[in-house]
Amino acid sequence: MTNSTPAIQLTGLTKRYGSLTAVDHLDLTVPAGQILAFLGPNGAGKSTTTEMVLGLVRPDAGDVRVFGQTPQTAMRSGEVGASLQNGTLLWDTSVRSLLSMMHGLHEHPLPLAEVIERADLRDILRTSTSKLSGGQAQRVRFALAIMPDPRLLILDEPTVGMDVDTRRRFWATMGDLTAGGRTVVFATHYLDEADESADRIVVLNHGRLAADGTGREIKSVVGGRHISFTGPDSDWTGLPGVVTTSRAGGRTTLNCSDADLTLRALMTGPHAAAVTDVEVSAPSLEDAFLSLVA
Ligand SMILES: Nc1ncnc2c1ncn2[C@@H]1O[C@H](COP(=O)(O)OP(=O)(O)OP(=O)(O)O)[C@@H](O)[C@H]1O
Repeated sequence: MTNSTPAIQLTGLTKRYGSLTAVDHLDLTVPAGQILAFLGPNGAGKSTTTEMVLGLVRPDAGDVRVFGQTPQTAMRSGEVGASLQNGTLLWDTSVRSLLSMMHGLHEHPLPLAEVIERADLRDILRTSTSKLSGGQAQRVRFALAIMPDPRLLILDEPTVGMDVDTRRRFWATMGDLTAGGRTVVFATHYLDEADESADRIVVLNHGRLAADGTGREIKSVVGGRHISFTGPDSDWTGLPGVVTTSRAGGRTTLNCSDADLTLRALMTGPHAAAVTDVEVSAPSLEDAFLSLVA
């Protein structure tokens, strides 16, 4: 294995459940050190893909390499840590006992105190695993994922159930953890956290790649910016750079291919004096996501 060996390489990866193709000839290379977010609507194939990367689900066709090895070999060597959606925690034991027990199973684990600190577990060490809230259980799963000191972290919807403050602290911790060059792949439905925390966003739809790029690149698929303003109900389609127009509550919104050109024409045109409260906005990742998976 060399430094340029990808953390994950998927080639023609396919998984079928009966007549349903959950993952459909997926090709994807994740370089070491990258933070990648998987987005996609319910049933897009995100969990199935991560389960195949972890060697938990056998592909029907195609290949998975993790640091150039089979998923099973990579898992055994402690190079991969995972936190799965609804992953079962050993029932009815204290969080501290669970952590201690699991800590003993790894070859080169992070110090237990560091795991507790990073996963923010100090206040719930005595709590029974059967009494954890959804967000607390997610923090324990995260602790178990980072415990082996893995080079690759796979997190399936890691912040589900966390309150806003806990989510913020979680991503701050992830920033520290990845500063050392770890690779992180996480699936999420929170578009804002994908946009803020990932170097790269991969959108899956029907098991296929619908988009792959930075948040900025993905937003560009929905085209240019919007200009909205209060003004007369005229026909604005003749302005240069306008693609579509809409009007609601006395405000007009122009969807533009070249907002600079449109804005200049708007502010120098015959209605300029009647146009007020002008706003220019970029499309959000949510706009892009909705147009990609429509
Ligand atoms: N064990 C299984 N048996 C049959 N169908 C399955 C199984 N696991 C997943 N599927 C189906 O495969 C498709 C992909 O599911 P998957 O869980 O990978 O999607 P997802 O993108 O993770 O969705 P979500 O956002 O809801 O978690 C879905 O249609 C799902 O019903």
